[in-house]
Amino acid sequence: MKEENRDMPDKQRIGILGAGTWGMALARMLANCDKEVTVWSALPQEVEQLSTTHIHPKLPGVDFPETIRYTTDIEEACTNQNIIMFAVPSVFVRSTAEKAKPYIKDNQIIVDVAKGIEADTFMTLTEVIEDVLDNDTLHLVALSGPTHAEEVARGLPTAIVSACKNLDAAKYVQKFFSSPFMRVYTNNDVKGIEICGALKNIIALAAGISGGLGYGDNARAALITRGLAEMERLGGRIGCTPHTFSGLTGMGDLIVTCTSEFSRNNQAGHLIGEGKTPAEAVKEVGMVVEGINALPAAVQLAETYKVDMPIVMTVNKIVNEGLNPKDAVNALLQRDLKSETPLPSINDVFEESVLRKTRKSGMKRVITYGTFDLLHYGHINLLRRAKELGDYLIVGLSTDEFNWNEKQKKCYFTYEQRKQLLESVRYVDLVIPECAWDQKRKDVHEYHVDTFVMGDDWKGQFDFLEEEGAEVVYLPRTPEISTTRIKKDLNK
Ligand SMILES: NC(=O)C1=CN([C@@H]2O[C@H](COP(=O)(O)OP(=O)(O)OC[C@H]3O[C@@H](n4cnc5c(N)ncnc54)[C@H](OP(=O)(O)O)[C@@H]3O)[C@@H](O)[C@H]2O)C=CC1
Ligand SMILES: O=C(CO)COP(=O)(O)O
Repeated sequence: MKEENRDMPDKQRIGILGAGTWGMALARMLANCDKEVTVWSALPQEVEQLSTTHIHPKLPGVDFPETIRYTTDIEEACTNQNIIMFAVPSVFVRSTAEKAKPYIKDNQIIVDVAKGIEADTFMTLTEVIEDVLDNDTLHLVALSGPTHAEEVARGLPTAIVSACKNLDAAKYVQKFFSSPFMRVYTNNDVKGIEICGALKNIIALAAGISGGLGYGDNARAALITRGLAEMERLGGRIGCTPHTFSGLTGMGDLIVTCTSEFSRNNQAGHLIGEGKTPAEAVKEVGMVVEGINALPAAVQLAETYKVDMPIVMTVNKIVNEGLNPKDAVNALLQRDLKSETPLPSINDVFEESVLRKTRKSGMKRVITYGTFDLLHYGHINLLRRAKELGDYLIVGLSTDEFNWNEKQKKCYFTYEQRKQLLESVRYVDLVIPECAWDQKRKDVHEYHVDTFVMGDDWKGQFDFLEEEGAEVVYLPRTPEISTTRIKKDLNK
C-alpha cells in the first residue's frame, strides 16, 4: 500500500461499526477533528436515541457533535469510507464482519478496537475479521492501548498504538487518529498487541476480585506484575515480540485496567470479590466485560502451549467453576515457592560458560552486526572470514523492532527465526540482539571484543570503536549477492 495513494479529499471518512462507549468516544474525537463519521449499530433504538438526543446513556455529561450520522444500514456505514472500524464487543466481531462482507472493497483499511480472543478458534479479532472477509488486499490494523472511553470522550490526554504488518497502513491510521489529545504510536507486532489487549482484561478481573475481598495496593501491584509475567510467557511461546509487553498495550493497558474506576473488568471483579455471582456482576456493570469472554481461549492457549498462568487459571476457577474467591487467593499464595527470575535456558548457560572460558584462555573474540534476513552465501562468506580473524564469533542480530523503527525495514523471517538460522552456522558462537545503534561501544566491553567486523559498505563508519580498544576491520562484500537482490529477482 502506498501512502500517497491514500491521500484523501478534504473530508476524511470513517464508518464505525458499534455504538458502545468506545466506538462513540472515538466517533466524538474524530468528528471534532473534522472527519466525516457514520456510526452503525445493530440496535434500532440505540440509533434512534443517539440521533435525537446526541447523548450516550453510558457517557453522561458528554455531548456528541450533530455532524455524526447514525444508521442501522451496514451498507451505508461501509460504503466509500477511508477506514472501517470495528467497535463491537469481541463476541459480535465475527457476525458483524459477516454482515459487512458484501460491502467491503479491495484495499480497504479496517481497524479493530475490540479486545479479545475468539473462544473456539483462538483467533485474535483482526484474525477473525480476516478469516470472514477472506480478501488478501485488505489492511487489518489493531488499534489498542490504555484508553478508557470515559476519558477519551472528555478529551483527556491518551496514547494508543496502531499495529499492522503493513507499515504504510499503520502510519495511515496513526495520522488519521492523531488529535490534539491523542498520541498514536505504530507497531508491527499485531499478534502481541492483540494478545495483550485480551489478557490484561483477565488480570484486571483478578485485581478487582482482590479489591472486592478487601485486599490492598500491595496485592494489586503483585497481580499487575505477575500478571504481566504470565502475559509475556504466553506471548513469547506463540511468537510475539517481548518488547510489546512492556509497551502501551501491555504494561500500559494493564496498569490502567487494573487501577481505573472506569474499568468494566475491574468493576466486575470487585463485585465478584464482594460475593456476587459472575452473572450478577456483569449485569450490574451493564457493559461488556471482555475478561470473562477471553477466559476460555486463554485457558486453552495456556494448556496447549504448556505455559504456567496461575492467575488466569485462578480467575477461570472463580468465574467458571464457582470457586470461592477467598479460597482461590489462598491457593494462589500457597503454591510452590519460586524464583522471580526465569531459569536460564540451556543455551544461555552454555554460552555463559563458553564466554567465561574464552575470557580465561585469552581467545580472540570477534563481533559483527546485521539483519541476516534470507540467509545466503554472501552472509556465510562474511561470517567465515570474520571467524577467521579470531576464535569466537559473536553476531549482533538486529531485532524486528530495531529494523522497523530505525530502518523502516520489514524482515521476511522474524528475529527468532533469523537467530535460529545463524546459530546453526558453524562459524557463529553466540547471537545477541542488536536493539539500538549506540549499543556497540557497550558490547565491545561487555563481550570483551578484540575485533569489530563489518562489510565494506560501512567503511569508516565504526572507526570510533578503536577508542574502546577494538580493532576495526571492514571486509569486502561478495559482490553479486544480497538480500535486496534476492527479493528483487523473485519479484520479477
Ligand atoms: N470502553 C472502553 O473504554 C474501551 C473498550 N474497548 C473495547 O471495545 C469493545 C467494545 O466495548 P464498549 O464500547 O466498551 O462496549 P459497550 O458495552 O459500551 O457497548 C457494546 C455495544 O455493542 C452493542 N451490541 C449489542 N448487541 C450487539 C450485536 N448483536 N451486534 C453488535 N453490537 C451489539 C451494545 O448494545 P447494548 O448496550 O444495547 O447491548 C452496545 O452498544 C470491547 O471489546 C472493549 O474491550 C477498547 C478500549 C477502550
Ligand atoms: O480496554 C480498556 C481500557 O484500555 C477498557 O477496559 P474495560 O473493558 O475493563 O473497561
